[in-house]
Amino acid sequence: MAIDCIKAMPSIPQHHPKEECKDDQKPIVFDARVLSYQSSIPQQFIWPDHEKPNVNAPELPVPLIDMGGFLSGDPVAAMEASKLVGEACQKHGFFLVVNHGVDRQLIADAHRYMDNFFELPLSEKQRAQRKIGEHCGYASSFTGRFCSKLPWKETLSFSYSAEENSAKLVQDYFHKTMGESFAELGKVYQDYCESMSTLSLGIMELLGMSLGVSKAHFREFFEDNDSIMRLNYYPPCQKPDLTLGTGPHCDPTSLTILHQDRVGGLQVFVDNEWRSISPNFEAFVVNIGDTFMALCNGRYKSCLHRAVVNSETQRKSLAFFLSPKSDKMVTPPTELVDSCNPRIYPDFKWATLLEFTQKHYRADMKTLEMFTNWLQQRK
Ligand SMILES: C=C1C[C@]23C[C@H]1CC[C@H]2[C@]1(C)CCC[C@@](C)(C(=O)O)[C@H]1[C@@H]3C(=O)O
Ligand SMILES: O=C(O)CCC(=O)C(=O)O
Ligand SMILES: [Fe+2]
Repeated sequence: MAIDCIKAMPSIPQHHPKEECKDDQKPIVFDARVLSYQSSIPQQFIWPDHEKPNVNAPELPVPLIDMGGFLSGDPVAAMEASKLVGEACQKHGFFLVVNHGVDRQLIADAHRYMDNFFELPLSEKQRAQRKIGEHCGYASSFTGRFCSKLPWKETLSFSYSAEENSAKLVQDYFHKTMGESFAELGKVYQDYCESMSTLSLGIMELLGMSLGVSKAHFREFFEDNDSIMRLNYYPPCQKPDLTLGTGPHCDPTSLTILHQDRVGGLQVFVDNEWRSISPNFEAFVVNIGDTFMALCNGRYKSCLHRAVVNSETQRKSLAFFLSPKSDKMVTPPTELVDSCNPRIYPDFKWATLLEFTQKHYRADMKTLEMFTNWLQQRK
């Protein structure tokens, strides 16, 4: 059984405020061009022994769920797909989807434009620099946010809104921050996010069916989602056994649709050991996050995962983090609460959990528990 994010916790102290960096740990700027070739790894990027990776973790066989029949409206195929989704979510919260309806050329363009962006000189990328406390923008190495256990990655995150009358938020973001020459890149990611939102709503139907809730319940909850798109770029690292591309965590969001390139590096903690999820360019990796765990009253668990790096080549992943409209109350449907299944988490708004991860707490394997403590302390 996967180590789910709640049971995995040691006895939890009250939530710790964000770690403050000591004066002598002045933030360094993470320039991939430079650090990738250095064999001496700055101390801030070296993880403690108990968290150092096994870069050759055994592969986890994950079900490949064919969505073709479901997407073409076949009710029998829909039932079969929702059964497979439910089984995977009972086991470890991860599954792969194929015949997902996302245009192959769009995926290829999204990867190609990632190369274009991350290969820019650092000064160019810093035109989209993420601001403290905000989740959008370019971040290299997170030196401004954390002072130890820094992830070996650069990221570019931006918001997507599925709301009917919302403008082309993604396209406008790139035009505003990077200028006219990024119009085509902005269009590709606008189209990519729209296809991710459509795929997410289909998966929400399957999740609703697998939980014995109406097909429409979760779909309607996320119809006007306010989601986060994140591009992860992991430069090569000369000591991949000392560092982590992304540290162990459960996604605080609702559903993650991840596209890995062909390099591989995603690992999931299942049955008390780290297992790798092999890359499959035809598939998306899907996992539920903390907010969906609260929405389904803990029936399915948000699962612990991380990303390792390698010394040979860079690795890229595109993660679409489905999230509800910020002011919507996250509360489970009545069908999932009864005397045998009492409420596990308090009602909350996604905006509050997002603020907690951006300003007060580094998302890890116990975010939801620490968030619950923090909410109660605020009362
Ligand atoms: C709401 C979010 C916070 C993070 C990006 C999205 C969903 C995943 C979160 C994250 C990746 C979990 C691991 C730690 C983190 C700091 C990171 O490595 O990037 C998290 C993201 C974040 O806070 O920026
Ligand atoms: O890059 C990966 O494979 C995983 C990234 C991840 O878990 C995240 O960004 O939340
Ligand atoms: Fe994640």
